[in-house]
Amino acid sequence: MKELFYLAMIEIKDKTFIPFLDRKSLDQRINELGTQISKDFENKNPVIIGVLNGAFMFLSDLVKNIDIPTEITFLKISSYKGEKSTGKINQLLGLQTEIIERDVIIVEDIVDTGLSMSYLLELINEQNPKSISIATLLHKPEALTVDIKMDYIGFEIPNKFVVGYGLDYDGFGRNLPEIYQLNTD
Ligand SMILES: O=P(O)(O)OC[C@H]1O[C@H](OP(=O)(O)OP(=O)(O)O)[C@H](O)[C@@H]1O
Ligand SMILES: Nc1nc2[nH]cnc2c(=O)[nH]1
Repeated sequence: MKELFYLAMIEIKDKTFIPFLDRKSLDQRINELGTQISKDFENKNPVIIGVLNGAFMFLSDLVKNIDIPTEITFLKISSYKGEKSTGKINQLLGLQTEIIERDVIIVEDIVDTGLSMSYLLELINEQNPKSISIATLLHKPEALTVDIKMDYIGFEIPNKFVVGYGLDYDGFGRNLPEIYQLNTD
């Protein structure tokens, strides 16, 4: 007999969240993205830059689906307080890998207003890489305030705050294996 599991609404601090993207959808899409990246970067040995904190889970699953030689490194920025962007990006950990003349893939959990990605592009571009590509698990087209071309997008989602699978609300919820959306009802 086939067993069915239903995800329930959850509470984090003062807010409730409803199930939004389940494991099966995440695994399937991340597998597709990894396969595509492996094809596009064959013989290129790209440097993958994971953006902490939020991207740690996506990056970890994505690279397991990439079957070409890659280097993996991280940097850390932050701009959100609760569920709102402060608009001010802080760099908390710099890049430790040489990327001059290298093909770089930035891996993010989400591109929302685009302010963080725009900051990252400037920062990385200063180090003269050969190319920069962007892979983001989530993107909110309605929230984007700057012109950014994304190469690999997992899911385009509505303009509602989400948590889980690396994404936090006030520091909590990152460990949830699936993604939940703020309940606004
Ligand atoms: O497109 P934007 O509106 O700039 O939002 C996207 C950024 O917000 C989140 O980071 P956050 O600042 O919350 O830090 P975190 O990754 O440590 O959670 C996320 O990881 C992106 O970096
Ligand atoms: N947790 C979380 N962080 C974000 N950073 C930008 N948008 C979001 C979002 O919807 N959820």
